[in-house]
Amino acid sequence: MIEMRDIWKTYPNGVMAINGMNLSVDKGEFVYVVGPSGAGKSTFIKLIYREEKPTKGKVYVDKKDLSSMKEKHVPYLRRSIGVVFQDFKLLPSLSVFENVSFALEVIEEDTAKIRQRVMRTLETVQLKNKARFKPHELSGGEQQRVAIARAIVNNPSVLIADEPTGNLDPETSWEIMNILEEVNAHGTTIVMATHNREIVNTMRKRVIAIDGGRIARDEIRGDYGYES
Ligand SMILES: Nc1ncnc2c1ncn2[C@@H]1O[C@H](COP(=O)(O)OP(=O)(O)OP(=O)(O)O)[C@@H](O)[C@H]1O
Repeated sequence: MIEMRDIWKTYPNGVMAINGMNLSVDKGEFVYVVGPSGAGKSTFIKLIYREEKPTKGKVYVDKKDLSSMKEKHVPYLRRSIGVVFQDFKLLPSLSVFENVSFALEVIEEDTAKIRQRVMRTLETVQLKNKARFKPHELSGGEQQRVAIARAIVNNPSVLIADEPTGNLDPETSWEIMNILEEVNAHGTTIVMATHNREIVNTMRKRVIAIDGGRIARDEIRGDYGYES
């Protein structure tokens, strides 16, 4: 599903963020990416959804070669990879419904079908009753649930999350994790960068620890590990 072959990433300012990484993630896996601040976690995540390109090496997602993908094909890729961020990144002037439908890939679907699909997705994140609300009328946890709905509305094969619980209290963080577990149970591969020790140590999924731009540890039922 996701494959990295001898990946190196040096930013234009000379910072070497990823230093020779090899990795393979299978369909349906749930992977936590942990590591100290500045270790390269966000860079790693950005390479998977082609926000950044590697300086050297190959990244494949769903057998597509991201390293040589033309810029004009990137929007299509983004429909098969859902992305969730720490700061939600919702469009403030649009309603919950519009934030989700805006992301929907529309191919000859009528309005009723679009509505049905968006509402079904909002049901998954338990926000059907707030479809008309604007983001500023929602709690942080609700906003993140809208962001998840937006990320999954196209049925992506991969969901990438960069610190999705970073702005949320512990209880709300667990609500988000339950939703991500459900999305994963329906077959979506999930890669999630996090600093949340409690979540990683409770869920016991695959853990990839990054340090100094390299994979320091890759365990099937791993824990958070290092002190931070
Ligand atoms: N756009 C950029 N230009 C130049 N250097 C960058 C850029 N983005 C990140 N870096 C540098 O690359 C290194 C890795 O950063 P990255 O954001 O991937 O780490 P991280 O593990 O996600 O950190 P954190 O946990 O603090 O978010 C750092 O030294 C950072 O300063």
